[in-house]
Amino acid sequence: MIWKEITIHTTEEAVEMISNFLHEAGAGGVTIEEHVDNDKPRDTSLGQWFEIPPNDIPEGEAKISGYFPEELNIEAVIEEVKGRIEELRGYDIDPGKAELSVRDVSEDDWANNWKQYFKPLRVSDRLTIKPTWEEYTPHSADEHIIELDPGMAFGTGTHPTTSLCLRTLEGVIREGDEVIDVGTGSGILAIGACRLGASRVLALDLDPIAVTSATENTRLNGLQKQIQVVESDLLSVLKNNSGTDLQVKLPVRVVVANILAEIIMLFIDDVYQALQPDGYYIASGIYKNKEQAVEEALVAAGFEIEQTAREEDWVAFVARKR
Ligand SMILES: C[S@@+](CC[C@H](N)C(=O)[O-])C[C@H]1O[C@@H](n2cnc3c(N)ncnc32)[C@H](O)[C@@H]1O
Repeated sequence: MIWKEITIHTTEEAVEMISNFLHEAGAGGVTIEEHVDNDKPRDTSLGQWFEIPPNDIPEGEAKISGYFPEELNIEAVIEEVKGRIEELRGYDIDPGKAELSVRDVSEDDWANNWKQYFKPLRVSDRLTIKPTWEEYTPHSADEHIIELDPGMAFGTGTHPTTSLCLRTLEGVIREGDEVIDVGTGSGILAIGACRLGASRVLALDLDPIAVTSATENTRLNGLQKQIQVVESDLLSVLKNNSGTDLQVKLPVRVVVANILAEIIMLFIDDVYQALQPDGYYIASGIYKNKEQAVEEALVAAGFEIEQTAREEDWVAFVARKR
């Protein structure tokens, strides 16, 4: 099958917004390439980093490609995406030159090529992400495995926003906790929470591709009884609009959300309502220039910041409901 590939050269800061725009415009998949620096000092205490083939993308910049079925009106998609990128400037997000190009590609060129770079990754003492097609033997009985085939959904664990969540979850989750994962993507955080002791997780996503991927990964990990995947946002669940019988009992002790700062700020009050007193909110997906705004919004909503975790240019908060 032939797909139309739309590629945009932009900044790291704008990557997640633009990949959302491509998904919403009907992309069957989105790939992101960022600047590669294999010489950068890395924390290797938990194992080797895998070298990523170098590219010509300057530091701070990124290349995003969205893949669209041939029969879609590609001119209309380009106009829509261009318009939404321009709107970013009004939100203080710099998309750079945002040059856009289009070409025809075959499915094999994009759907499977990335798999060769996705290797087992030890994200913390107790959690290792293992692509389903790779062999891996845990080093000890305490090392828990997240089996994953993310397909076209976000969440391989290699992005700092995801690994920040997994590491902070490790310090927060207690045996038997009930958890809500808002924006579950591949289901990686929901599976990680179960591996750390959560008894039940409600995994929410608005994107049907993510819902399919999270459901499949839940099955691959044998966690169908513990993880309930629902196509919804948090507010609809709280208002009981989703028409689904929830398997977690509200309010829960932990909510985790790895979404963009702009979206995180929209549903802070919903998270507050979904949490027990003293419950924890792990909020990730925050680019460094939005750190202060999100912190202020969390405090204003009644949270106390217990931990601010950073990786590369990204920030995650562990906030406690007062
Ligand atoms: C950055 S990905 C995170 C995926 C995964 N949880 C991880 O940590 O790697 C964000 C996900 O949130 C979903 N999303 C965006 N806005 C949402 C909302 N308001 N409610 C639920 N999901 C949302 C997107 O479809 C996407 O799958």
